[in-house]
Amino acid sequence: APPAGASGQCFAAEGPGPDLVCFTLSASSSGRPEPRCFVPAPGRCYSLCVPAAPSVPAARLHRRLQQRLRQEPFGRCQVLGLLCYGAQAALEKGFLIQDPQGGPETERALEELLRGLGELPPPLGVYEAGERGELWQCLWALRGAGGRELLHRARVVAAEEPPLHPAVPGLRHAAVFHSLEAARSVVEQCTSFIPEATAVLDLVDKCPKHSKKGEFPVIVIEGLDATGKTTVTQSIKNSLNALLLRSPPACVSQWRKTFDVEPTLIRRAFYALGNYIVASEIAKASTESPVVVDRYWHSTAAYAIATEISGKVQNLPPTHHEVYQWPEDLLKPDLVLLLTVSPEERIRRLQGRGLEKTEEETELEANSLFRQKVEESYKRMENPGCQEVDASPSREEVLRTVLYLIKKHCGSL
Ligand SMILES: Nc1ncnc2c1ncn2[C@@H]1O[C@H](COP(=O)(O)OP(=O)(O)O)[C@@H](O)[C@H]1O
Ligand SMILES: Nc1ccn([C@H]2C[C@H](O)[C@@H](COP(=O)(O)OP(=O)(O)O)O2)c(=O)n1
Repeated sequence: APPAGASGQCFAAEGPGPDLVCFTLSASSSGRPEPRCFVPAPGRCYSLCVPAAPSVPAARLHRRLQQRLRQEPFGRCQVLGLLCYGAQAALEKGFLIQDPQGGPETERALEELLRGLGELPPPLGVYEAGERGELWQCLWALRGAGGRELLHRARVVAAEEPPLHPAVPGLRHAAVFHSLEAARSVVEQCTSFIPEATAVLDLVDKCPKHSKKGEFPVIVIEGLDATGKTTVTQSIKNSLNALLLRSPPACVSQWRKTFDVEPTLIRRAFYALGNYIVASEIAKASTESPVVVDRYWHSTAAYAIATEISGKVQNLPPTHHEVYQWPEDLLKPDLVLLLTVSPEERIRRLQGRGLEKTEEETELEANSLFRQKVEESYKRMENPGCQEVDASPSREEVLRTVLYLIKKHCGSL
């Protein structure tokens, strides 16, 4: 069955055999606006897809294809993200490649790319015009000695814009982990090619399972970069004699660079495990003093959702969706405050600080849509939800507000 699907453009292919439904997703990273309607042009349009079901090999293959498609000779092509239901009715994820000039070079280069991948390359989708001007998608399996075999031919027809973004149903398995075990098993599959994965797992396994909070309050400060989390958490620490922790914790932060370049599945599993390690630190510390935490699970979930859901804010999973629920096996804080500032003030603060920006932060600036999606996801979090604090006033005033909210919520300290 076709998924509850995408906004932006989508098209469906019908043919002998099961229907094929494809959704092209906007190229959010380039900041280009979402095209409203897209029909693959015959003779100039191709697709490459891997299974969308979360698996470490498929995620890595997807990443490899993405990297190769950014290189020459594909510079002249428009490359869009693609989610589609393939011949076996299994959801697939990949790319739609449109060559504005046409000609055989792009198809040849794609074949070469696939042959260079080694065993079992994904099939090459080629769009062709039929006799009456209709559009077909042909899936070709590449064979030895330059040969290829037609696997499937399906007719492409326009489809209604579906009510839900097609990446929504898979979010809980591909990007937002709701249990230690789910995140752990992904990182475990990486030990053969990421040596640091073993070290992360060792740390996780040393932590007591199902850590319980002590009697002192635990306050989490969330927000986009440069909203003042470091400033506020430091001040809370001084004002309340609290212990300051952050997620990911210091013991794994040296491996962030390694995991940040891995596909979403692996990267988000790493951050998820970081939260479980911090949970055991919180459990211990909160028996002795108040604890303030700079970023925690809400950051992990909000950034993951905003990266996976392309296009506009309306594409986010609806409020009360399961992705916004706190994982049952993760220690819950008493209070979560979400710092928000206007986009202009945030950019002033980022520039004032002058630190090196992460790739994601550069994207944040280039793409205010992404920033809006992170913030909106934060606001939809539940159980515990995030209480919003306007962090635009002076440092002193923001601290006063924050201390007032802590006192109101957590009683005398
Ligand atoms: N209330 C405030 N008013 C003005 N500037 C602030 C305020 N809070 C923080 N800053 C400045 O903004 C920059 C980003 O703050 P920081 O605490 O590092 O944010 P984050 O930890 O959320 O990235 C820093 O240069 C900081 O000194
Ligand atoms: N608990 C956490 C903390 C950060 N992350 C991810 C989310 C974003 O991709 C980055 C943001 O972290 P970054 O270090 O840039 O943020 P700050 O500088 O602390 O504001 O890390 C996470 O997934 N889970």
